[in-house]
Amino acid sequence: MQAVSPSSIIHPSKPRRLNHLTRSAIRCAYRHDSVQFPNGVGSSRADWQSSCAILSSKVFSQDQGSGDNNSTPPSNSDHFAVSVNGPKTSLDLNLAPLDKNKPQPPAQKPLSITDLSPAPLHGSQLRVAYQGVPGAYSEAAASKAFPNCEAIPCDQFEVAFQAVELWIADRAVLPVENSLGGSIHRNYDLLLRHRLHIVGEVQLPVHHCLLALPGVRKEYLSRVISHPQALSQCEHTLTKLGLNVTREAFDDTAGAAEYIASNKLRDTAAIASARAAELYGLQILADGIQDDSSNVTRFVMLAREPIIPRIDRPFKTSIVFAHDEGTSVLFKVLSAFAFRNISLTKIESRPHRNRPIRLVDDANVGTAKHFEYMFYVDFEASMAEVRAQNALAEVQEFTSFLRVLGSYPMDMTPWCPSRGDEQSHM
Ligand SMILES: O=C(O)C(=O)C[C@]1(C(=O)O)C=C[C@@H](O)C=C1
Repeated sequence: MQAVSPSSIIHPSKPRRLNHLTRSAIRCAYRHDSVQFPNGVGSSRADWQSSCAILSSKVFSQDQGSGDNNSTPPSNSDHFAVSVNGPKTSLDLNLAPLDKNKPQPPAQKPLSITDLSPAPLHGSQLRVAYQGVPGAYSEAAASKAFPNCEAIPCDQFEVAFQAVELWIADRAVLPVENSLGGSIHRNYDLLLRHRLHIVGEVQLPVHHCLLALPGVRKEYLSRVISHPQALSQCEHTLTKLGLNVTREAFDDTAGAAEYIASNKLRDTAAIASARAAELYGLQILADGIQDDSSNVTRFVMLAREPIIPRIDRPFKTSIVFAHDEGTSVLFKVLSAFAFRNISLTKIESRPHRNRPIRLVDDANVGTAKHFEYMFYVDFEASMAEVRAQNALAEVQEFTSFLRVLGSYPMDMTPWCPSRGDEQSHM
């Protein structure tokens, strides 16, 4: 049976809201028992997509909670890609091209769940969804990843995924890890729930500023608001600055700046970018307040279609896997890469969504409760390389579920720290 790319199903000319018949048809299309790479993945897009789809087959049955052939209606908790599409509303994205030199109007409202009407606006510019409002680091990452793109603000990570799935955006750029704050777990979970492909990565030096209304002094502050990642990246510096403030989480850094400006809060400062200060008319009270001057956030670029992996430049591949018998498989999986001299750049574990706990009864001593995980691994090789194909074929033997999230060029841009690589608190 010909494997079907999930993205070919979510197409503007076809109904976007999946009913359960559609879901069962997709499930049949995905039913493959094993993955083999006898002669490599192949060079055509069709070959590569087939391979991705085959590797995806097990997550599909896992998403559905069973491996049976019956079509089961989605449950309320089922976050299948397009089933959470909100009511049809008229959508006015009021989009302006991202131009770093030109201040964007602060009034640009991020997309919310209810804005996700399946009526994409089509233009020639690449539309790139990001989480946050103009001035957010994610917006800067979108423009670094896709210069001259039309950046589409979204109020949640999940909305950015859906914007791509519903053809409102062509790509999404989302943070997955920061050198100080660690992984952005929400996006790891969403990568598994949705069917987008990682087509690239971009590493953005993150240079934080403390922003307040003009005329406000540090001594007046009783509160600092920002994205939790930004708060954690500046934790020690905030303490060193001697501020007597509470710290409060906000959806995104630039949104925190906008909130202060629109509510004229004189007792509150935001941690955000210098661009956010410019956009929302705030002054910079302290500059370069991240705890480490080489603070970097890694973002992934997501698309409906995978890219064809190549070998003419450094590639990275991201996979996620699980095994029915818990962590015992981890060593075997990692050794499949080690034996082939493939370096791993990242390992992340997340709770297994369908089966977070495994009970093991021992009549003599009681019941052990083992936590179950999904493992995410990034490795430095392209899926066009035979050693990577062989490693995955071996991993497939040890795992009950394996999905390739993407094989994509590594961000090899020379280290170019943000303005204040040398810290410059005022
Ligand atoms: O709030 C923003 O400006 C974002 O783009 C989000 C985000 C994140 O999620 O980690 C991105 C980069 C920085 O690490 C801080 C926050």
